[in-house]
Amino acid sequence: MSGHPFYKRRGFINGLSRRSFLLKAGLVTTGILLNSCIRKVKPGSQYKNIKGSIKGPNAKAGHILRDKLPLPVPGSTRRVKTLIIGGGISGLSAARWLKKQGYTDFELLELEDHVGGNSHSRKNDISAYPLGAHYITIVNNEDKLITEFLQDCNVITGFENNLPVYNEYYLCFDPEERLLINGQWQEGIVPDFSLTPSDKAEVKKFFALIDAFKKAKGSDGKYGFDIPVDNSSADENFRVLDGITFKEYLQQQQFTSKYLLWYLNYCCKDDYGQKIDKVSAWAGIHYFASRRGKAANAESNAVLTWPEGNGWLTNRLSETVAGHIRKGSMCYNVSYDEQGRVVANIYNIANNTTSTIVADNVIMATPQFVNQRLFKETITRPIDYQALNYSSWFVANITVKRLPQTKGAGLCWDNVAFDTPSVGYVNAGQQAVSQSNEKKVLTWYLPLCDHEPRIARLAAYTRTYEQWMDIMMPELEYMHPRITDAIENVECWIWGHGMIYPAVNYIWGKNRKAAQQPVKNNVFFAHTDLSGISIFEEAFHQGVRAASQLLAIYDKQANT
Ligand SMILES: Cc1cc2nc3c(=O)[nH]c(=O)nc-3n(C[C@H](O)[C@H](O)[C@H](O)COP(=O)(O)OP(=O)(O)OC[C@H]3O[C@@H](n4cnc5c(N)ncnc54)[C@H](O)[C@@H]3O)c2cc1C
Repeated sequence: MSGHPFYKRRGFINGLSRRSFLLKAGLVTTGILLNSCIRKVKPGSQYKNIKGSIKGPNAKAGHILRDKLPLPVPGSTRRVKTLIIGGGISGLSAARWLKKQGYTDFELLELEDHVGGNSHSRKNDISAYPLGAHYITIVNNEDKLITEFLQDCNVITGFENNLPVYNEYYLCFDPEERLLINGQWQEGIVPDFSLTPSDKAEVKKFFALIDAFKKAKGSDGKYGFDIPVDNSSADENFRVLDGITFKEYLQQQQFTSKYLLWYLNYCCKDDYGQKIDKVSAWAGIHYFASRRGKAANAESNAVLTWPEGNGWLTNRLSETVAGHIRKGSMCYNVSYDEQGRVVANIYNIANNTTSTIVADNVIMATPQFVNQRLFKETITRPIDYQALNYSSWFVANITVKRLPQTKGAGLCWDNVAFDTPSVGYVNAGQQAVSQSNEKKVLTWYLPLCDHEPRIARLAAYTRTYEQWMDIMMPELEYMHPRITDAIENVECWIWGHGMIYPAVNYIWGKNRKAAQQPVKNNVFFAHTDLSGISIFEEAFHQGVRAASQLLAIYDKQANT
């Protein structure tokens, strides 16, 4: 192995000065968003027999919001008691919570023709597959709200000795994960094969440290690291870790093993889309120390997954509020009228028409960078929007006729190669009960973290299909020599603002707390960027928190 990440060898930015790149990107953002929805390959390309396209969240909508394109004048106005804007996990969770509390006078607007946001999925003839979020772990036993939801959708089927029994169909089937390292696939992702005793000792020391953090509680009696993050101890002994990067912390602890550091970079990329030098030490430790779930029939940290990834959870949540959802409805402006009611302007994407909704109150389940554009100067909040940082992701769903076999452990659900830019691929069909079909869909994840987020995002929007293949295929060929000939189709998906990442001082800083506060007691906020950690559990709790804030202010009896 060269030791150099593969895609540093090629790529769009190489050969372009930073200035000319930004100029080019500037031109592109006023023209198109993704380079896009079409498959561009040169006539003699080695990928010419591979079908596929580049897609992502609705490009037209992003274009309208960012570039302030002119829209038709609103043709109608209607009244709604409560409006939820955004149908990702947080918006759906807010809607479910309102309904569960007997509050039914609400409507949820989603700009896409599907709900789920980053937890959306698709399917082809071979399998369903995720486009973003693909798993959760068994939940912390104190987390009654998610436990109850998982019971409602039969993920938890009962209790034995006070421990939840998880549905065997949804616990990740064996074998779960493998790592290609020093020429061989080993079982598990923590590097082990051919490590020196001193590397192994460092790995052991790190996990001993994490065990201590898992048990540690602050002077307020709370765990130092918990899910949701807002349940974590505010003890300064833990909080201080938010003020330095994870990399600085690891240096202070004198961790130097390249294998351990690779693993920790991999974990941060996997959960935050960034490496150890970009996320806070508090967040880096939280990844490992916050999960303490115990089950009657599974190990701690066991994975729950579905062929469609968290798209399965999206479907269960949306079923609970089905009659309240309006898709293809993009909010493009939110302001107050003279009576202090909330006025939302809505663009119907399919009909190219606009309308106005006047609501008593609104839950914004949209990311803050979107809210900033929707509020313009009419709704002000004491937060610094620029201090919120989002990671971009490239996800490819690869349909293969067969998977060339290699030395060591066989195909697992999660398959990762040491010292490569991606975080590997998951086998979407792992949970299929019958494994008779040789054809598979592999979901390959690449966090775009080698450049500052804005540059990475603009580069992502301008790459062609062939350029993405040039980035991905060397790594896949390294994992599975001759795989190119076995590939039928590659569906590329770009998440420009895929997820918030917990930069230094974000989780415990003033900004995040301020962003959770309602405006004038009738505009509420729910999105994972208010947690700083983008996982299903946080989105779920952000939804419940915002809905509870609303219910605490408004008499829920008034509209039932
Ligand atoms: C590549 C990737 C992989 C991930 N993997 C995992 C994983 O394995 N497990 C996990 O737990 N989490 C994962 N996540 C994190 C995931 O983001 C969260 O779990 C969760 O789905 C976030 O939900 P949300 O509601 O906060 O945000 P979003 O998913 O961002 O939802 C916001 C919604 O608002 C809509 N919207 C935006 N603007 C408007 C507007 N103007 N009008 C109307 N609607 C609008 C959007 O279309 C979207 O549906 C992953 C994320 C990414 C990007």
